[in-house]
Amino acid sequence: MPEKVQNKISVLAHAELMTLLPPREQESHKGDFGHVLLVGGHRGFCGAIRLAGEAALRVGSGLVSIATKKEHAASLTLSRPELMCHGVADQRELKRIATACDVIGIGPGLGQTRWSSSLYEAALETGLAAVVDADGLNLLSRSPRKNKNWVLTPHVGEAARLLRCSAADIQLDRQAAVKELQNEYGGVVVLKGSGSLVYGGGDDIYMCKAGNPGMASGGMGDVLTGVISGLMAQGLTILDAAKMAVMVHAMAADRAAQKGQRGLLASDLMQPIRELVNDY
Ligand SMILES: NC(=O)C1=CN([C@@H]2O[C@H](COP(=O)(O)OP(=O)(O)OC[C@H]3O[C@@H](n4cnc5c(N)ncnc54)[C@H](O)[C@@H]3O)[C@@H](O)[C@H]2O)[C@@H](O)CC1
Ligand SMILES: Nc1ncnc2c1ncn2[C@@H]1O[C@H](COP(=O)(O)OP(=O)(O)O)[C@@H](O)[C@H]1O
Repeated sequence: MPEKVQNKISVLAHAELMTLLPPREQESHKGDFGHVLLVGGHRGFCGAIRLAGEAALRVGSGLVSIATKKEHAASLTLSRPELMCHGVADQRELKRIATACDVIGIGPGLGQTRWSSSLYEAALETGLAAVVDADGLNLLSRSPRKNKNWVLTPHVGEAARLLRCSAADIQLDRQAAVKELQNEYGGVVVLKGSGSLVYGGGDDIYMCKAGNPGMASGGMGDVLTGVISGLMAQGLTILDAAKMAVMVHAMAADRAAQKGQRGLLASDLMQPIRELVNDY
């Protein structure tokens, strides 16, 4: 039986990561802080893309656009007017919006229909630095490919689909799983769950010791996608953005859970996320 390889585990620390976000210059304008485009929100799932969008704004992205189903654009705009929401029917419409953007996040509530896969393909064809989550990962598992300029954020179920094994197999050796995912798909991989792991190749696997089981509720992962995208838009490398996002997201959940883990909502993380990226 092969010997289990010992990896170097670095525990993520908020204070250290905050050096990546220097104070804003007095003369700054929104164009200095990047433009995120988030793609998703199929019927029944438009909350997912709404959560990702607000999270990208709350970490300080200058502009955030949403590409979603036509019937969702107006209600999303009403619920968060700072988001620029576009009803998008096809690849041409998506690519036109993407020309103004710096980073693309694909997957929250995207679904797995023909509409979903066509927008997923178009999003990757833009060549923008990307975050791929949720149904984006399910589409990736159907047609595996490698890219050095993306962050993949699987939960254990998605990781199992990507590696063609069971969720139990992933949990048996999470460090081996995150390395295998990165090796097969490239870029940076965040293996979510208690003790989330971040790996971008090389010797170090980063571990997040913050977070709590209150986070086991729908929409939490969608918020993480927005946080990573928003930090990438502000110029962080994909590895730094993933490390910082995982830490801020989990610490925000710990702050929000001070009144109890049960009943914690993904939306409850927005204000603590804002505090943490401002070092409060
Ligand atoms: N408000 C909304 O609109 C929401 C939309 N969502 C969207 O719903 C779609 C489906 O996503 P789901 O993640 O629910 O569906 P999946 O089928 O990908 O994942 C759910 C299953 O994954 C497995 N799993 C997940 N974490 C695990 C763990 N830590 N250990 C073991 N097994 C684990 C479990 O079997 C679980 O039932 C996505 O597009 C997603 O973005 C969800 O994010 C929930 C909220
Ligand atoms: N028990 C836990 N301890 C720490 N973090 C957790 C726990 N359960 C869930 N999380 C975190 O919450 C998020 C859940 O993401 P995900 O499963 O994709 O949710 P959704 O698809 O509903 O948005 C991940 O960031 C994960 O690390």
